[in-house]
Amino acid sequence: MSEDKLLPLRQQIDAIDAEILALLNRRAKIAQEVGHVKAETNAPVFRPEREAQVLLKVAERNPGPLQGADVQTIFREVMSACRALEKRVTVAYLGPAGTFSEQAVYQQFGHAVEGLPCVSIDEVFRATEAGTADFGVAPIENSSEGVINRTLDLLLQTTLNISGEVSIPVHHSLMTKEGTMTGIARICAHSQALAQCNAWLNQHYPSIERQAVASNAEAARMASENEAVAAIAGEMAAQKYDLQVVSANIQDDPHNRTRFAVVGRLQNGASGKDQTSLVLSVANKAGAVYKLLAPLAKHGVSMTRFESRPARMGAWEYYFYVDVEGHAADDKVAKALDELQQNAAFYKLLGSYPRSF
Ligand SMILES: O=C(O)C(=O)C[C@]1(C(=O)O)C=C[C@@H](O)C=C1
Repeated sequence: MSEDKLLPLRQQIDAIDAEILALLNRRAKIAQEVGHVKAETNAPVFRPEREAQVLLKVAERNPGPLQGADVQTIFREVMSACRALEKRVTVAYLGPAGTFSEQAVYQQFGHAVEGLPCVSIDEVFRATEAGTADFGVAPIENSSEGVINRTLDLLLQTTLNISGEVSIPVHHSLMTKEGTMTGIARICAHSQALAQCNAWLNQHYPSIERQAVASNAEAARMASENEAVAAIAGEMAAQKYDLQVVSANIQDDPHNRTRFAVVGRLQNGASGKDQTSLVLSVANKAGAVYKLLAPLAKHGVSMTRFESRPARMGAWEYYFYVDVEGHAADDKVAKALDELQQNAAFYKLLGSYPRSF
């Protein structure tokens, strides 16, 4: 009988689990000590650069057979639980619960956090600026639909820094209460999700009415209360609202991803694998942008992103959102930014933070 063979293997697993448990609690006790040291100096509990270093190290050292990314997921949760012994950080995000924004919070902070769902991106920034939340998580860009303008505008105005970046795959599913499309009169989702599934919907359900609602989670909630409504949302929402998936992965682009910015009052130290975000503007003259960015090339700093956004009220034509490799305190980045600032009519450093992985 296979049970006879399983018993000794399970006994080994039990013994190893006991060792893991003891080690986890040893780690947790040290984290508590770290917490006491930090409390004496009022130092920040969440240190993204240190967490990034720990996660990079475990992936490097990982002998297998566990996958590097899976080991990182485990250690992210271990650090999250240890951090919660020091202080449970509160993170504001674009709610309601069950959205991809909530998933982004867990991806960055692990599950031992206090999520604070907010009704708008403005509210995420406001709650974080007011100190109601320690950090905020706001969507910044979707790979199919482009930038989230409101977040870019708020980054321009805020006193907060970017202290992290999260990129998550966005897989949409069509879901209903009964798991069938029979009797469905409306398909509801956030306008972004409807746009991201447009071709698929045209092909499969061209004659069913589509309705844009405040969020995918709201669509899922509506579907849970109305048998004539189907929702497009992530699997997390299906679980939360007890819905059945009719079709999974219906987004037109299989590689659809959304990038989120983590904002807070923290100024990160360097992790060794960082990125720096800034906003710039120059007078509207021929060759001005080229000249503006010249110090990056001069000091060998790579630009990883360049986004322009019309300046609606200012004295300048465009704001440029620029990401460069490295930390603002790195020698060559510091020199490049210093020169760049002299060329710019407007300059705002948004923050340096570990690159997402
Ligand atoms: O090293 C620290 O500063 C800690 O507080 C420990 C720890 C960890 O569990 O490894 C926990 C929280 C911080 O965000 C970083 C790391």
